[in-house]
Amino acid sequence: MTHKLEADGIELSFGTRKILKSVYLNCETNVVTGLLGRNGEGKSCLMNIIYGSLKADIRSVRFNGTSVLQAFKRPDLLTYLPQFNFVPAILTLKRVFNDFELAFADFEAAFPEFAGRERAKVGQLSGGQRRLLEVYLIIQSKSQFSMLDEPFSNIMPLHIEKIKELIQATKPRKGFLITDHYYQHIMELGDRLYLLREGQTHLCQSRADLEWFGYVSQLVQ
Ligand SMILES: Nc1ncnc2c1ncn2[C@@H]1O[C@H](COP(=O)(O)OP(=O)(O)OP(=O)(O)O)[C@@H](O)[C@H]1O
Repeated sequence: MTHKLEADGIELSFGTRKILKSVYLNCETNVVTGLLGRNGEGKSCLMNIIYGSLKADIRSVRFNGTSVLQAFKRPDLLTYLPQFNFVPAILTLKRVFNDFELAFADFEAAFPEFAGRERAKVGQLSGGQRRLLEVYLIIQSKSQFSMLDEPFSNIMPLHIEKIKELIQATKPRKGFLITDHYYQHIMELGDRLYLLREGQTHLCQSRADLEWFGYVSQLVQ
């Protein structure tokens, strides 16, 4: 069964500054939806609004047609990788995998550098390792949809490729909404691509569209 996550009519302002004017997004299971946009366009705010952790002036967020105001209370529907570290440093990896109902052995198999580190605390990992752990947890989490805010930041190239493989492998059972400034990875992964510009989402088909909107520079022939 295909599940749908729709956000529309979203408006957000901070004081007199209008950030989001009329945003529309459509995500589905078995689809990777990419969200691109310049710094400060409102991508993280949009994800927080969908998650229910940021109040918008106007919002409509629906899962299979039903409005959900506080998706953060529904990990069966939606999980969210924010830009900041969200797993407490004090927890052991064993505890974290238990909480997410995931097998540490699968993580070890995918990333052998974590082999035998089940009893280590999250705070003992390097910055990149900690980020990798969090990216993995959200990708593999048992939700219908996952939003990933900059999953490739602070991750080494070899692991970026692995993460992309994991997303592709998980895609048949969930929908992804991903934003990252490594737009080439987003274009490669994304089945559907939105550009957020001046408070509105624009469906883009190709790099030429991104050039037209001024998100990337034109390639010199
Ligand atoms: N609590 C707040 N109060 C006032 N302005 C805010 C607040 N939170 C975010 N903003 C502003 O809203 C705009 C959108 O921020 P947001 O973090 O969503 O951008 P972004 O597209 O995710 O940027 P980046 O690509 O740099 O992560 C920015 O101009 C930011 O300064």
